[in-house]
Amino acid sequence: MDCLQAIKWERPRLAILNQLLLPHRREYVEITTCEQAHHAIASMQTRGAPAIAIVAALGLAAEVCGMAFAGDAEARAHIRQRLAYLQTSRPTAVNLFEAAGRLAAVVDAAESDVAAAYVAAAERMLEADVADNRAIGRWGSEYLGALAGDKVLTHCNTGALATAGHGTALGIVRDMWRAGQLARVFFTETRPYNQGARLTAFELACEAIPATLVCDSAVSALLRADPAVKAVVVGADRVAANGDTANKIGTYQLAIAARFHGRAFVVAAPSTSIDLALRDGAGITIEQRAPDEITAASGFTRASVDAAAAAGLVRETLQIAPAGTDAWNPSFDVTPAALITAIVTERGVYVKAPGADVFDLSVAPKLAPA
Ligand SMILES: CSC[C@H]1O[C@H](OP(=O)(O)O)[C@H](O)[C@@H]1O
Repeated sequence: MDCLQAIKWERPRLAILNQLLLPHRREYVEITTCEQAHHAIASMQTRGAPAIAIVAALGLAAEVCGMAFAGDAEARAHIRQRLAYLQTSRPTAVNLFEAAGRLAAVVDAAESDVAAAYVAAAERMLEADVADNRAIGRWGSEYLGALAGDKVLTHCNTGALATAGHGTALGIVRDMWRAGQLARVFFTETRPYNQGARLTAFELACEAIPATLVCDSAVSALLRADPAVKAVVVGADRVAANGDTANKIGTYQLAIAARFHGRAFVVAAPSTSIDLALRDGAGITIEQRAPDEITAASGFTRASVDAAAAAGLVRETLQIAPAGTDAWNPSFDVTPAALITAIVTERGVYVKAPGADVFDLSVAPKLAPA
């Protein structure tokens, strides 16, 4: 669906949907340089672990398409230097770092026309991500369907706006809905950036999937009130080798709530989100973002803005907490593997050995294609 295409690539042109303006306005931003790609990622015009990697890779491809190199050595040096620069945009999602390593290996291995080899490899990331997400959707809907899950809850935005298309956790929701398995999906607002209230609401409305928005603070009450919410399904930014998972802030407490209420807690992520170099989640860098993302309103209602405008108080309405209020704003948290029921990847579904508190993601998933 075009309304959900976060990334548009027609060599050599890259355009991204500016997600800071959603759902109020759909506007594409053209990216022609690595500086523009870096800004788009760091400012969260584009966001989502797979999308960050793809926009970085294609931003460099757009830049390279506009350059004339003296030779392959110059092209190789430029590409490696720019990949290093792009990796400074956001620290937590591993996909960007994994992609940069793979793309650097491509240019190192290219014996001629290094720039063209890089562009082709960056382009392949688009199709590969959609294929991964469709496989995750199939595996996840099959796994969650077995739980007789007629309602699920999801957090943040893990759909077409966070990837090259279809999505990870929200891709599972899409497939469950299309298979007739799902009566309703609950989704959290996901303060402070409001990925849920702004982006997931936009995606689910676009496909007319029955959905209900809840405050982040209402999830425990919802799970107690509605036993039909059989599972919580979320995305991931970085999964350590033992299954500890970094994801949007608030995920950890959803896992605690799911465990307390005896519901499945399922992580959905492509293999490119798994960091086997990390033994556990203790080593995951958690991005700290600006306090004013919390102290100011990022999503406001027309009624509140109209009332504020009439009273000449727009700034005050948009400024929730008093100016200068200190705020702690980690953008992610780490959910221990012990609280995770299953990890759904494009290769299949990982579950823990009986009695184990951790996964072994270094091997093929237990529930994998025959
Ligand atoms: C499909 S990965 C989506 C993942 O990324 C989000 O973080 P952000 O919006 O800050 O990039 C969130 O952690 C999602 O689970």
